[in-house]
Amino acid sequence: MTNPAFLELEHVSLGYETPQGLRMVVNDFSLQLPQGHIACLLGASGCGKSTLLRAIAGFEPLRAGLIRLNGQALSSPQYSLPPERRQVGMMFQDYALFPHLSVANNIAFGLSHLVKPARQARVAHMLELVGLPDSANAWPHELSGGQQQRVALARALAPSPALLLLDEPFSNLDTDLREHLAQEVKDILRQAGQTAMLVTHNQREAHIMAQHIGFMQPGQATVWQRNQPILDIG
Ligand SMILES: Nc1ncnc2c1ncn2[C@@H]1O[C@H](COP(=O)(O)OP(=O)(O)OP(=O)(O)O)[C@@H](O)[C@H]1O
Repeated sequence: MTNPAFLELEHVSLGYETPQGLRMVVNDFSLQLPQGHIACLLGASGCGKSTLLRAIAGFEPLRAGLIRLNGQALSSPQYSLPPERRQVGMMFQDYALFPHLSVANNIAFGLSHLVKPARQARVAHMLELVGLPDSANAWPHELSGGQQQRVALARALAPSPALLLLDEPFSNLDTDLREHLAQEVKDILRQAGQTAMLVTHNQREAHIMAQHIGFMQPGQATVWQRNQPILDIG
């Protein structure tokens, strides 16, 4: 049965130390995301979307609140599970492919725990999933921007993360391609039953991809639409 609270953020507050003291960026943010669902956060530049994703991935300390994934505590002000133990995958706009590695080796990067035949099989499966079955030996610079993003998606999904975070994954692409790719990526994520959280400025992209859409505003409660509410607003 689908877990209705697979990803849980309870009253999360985040801030940065500055020379003037602690500057709060996210205040009292809560959310419950069911397993296999895709949520999207929209919001003006600087309202804290990326900071929130980084906190879920384990790269920002919590000032208040709790983050849980599949019942396991990931972060609280007193505790932080190391990023590599969270089973959280990331696909970020500036999270480029390794230029000196083939497509197959890029995808295999997070699979060193597997023996070679299992690793190769997983890479082949991922290439099929993202529609690039013949590109294993290509170099990243030989691929188009859209193909490179698909390889980045394959790399992020290869270790079977419990949760995938996507931060402006298509922002380097032109409008037609980004909408096309957003649809494709959604289909791939749904097919894989992947729970995911996306951050974007682009409303169309949000509507294409997500079952749950939240509008984040600086210093104000986040308003959610579609399948609402998935979260308790602070
Ligand atoms: N390392 C940092 N130190 C201090 N302040 C930071 C740091 N990183 C981000 N900020 C500030 O925190 C606020 C939120 O930044 P964040 O990148 O989370 O916003 P965002 O909503 O993702 O913006 P964008 O859509 O432009 O990427 C901004 O005012 C930013 O300047």
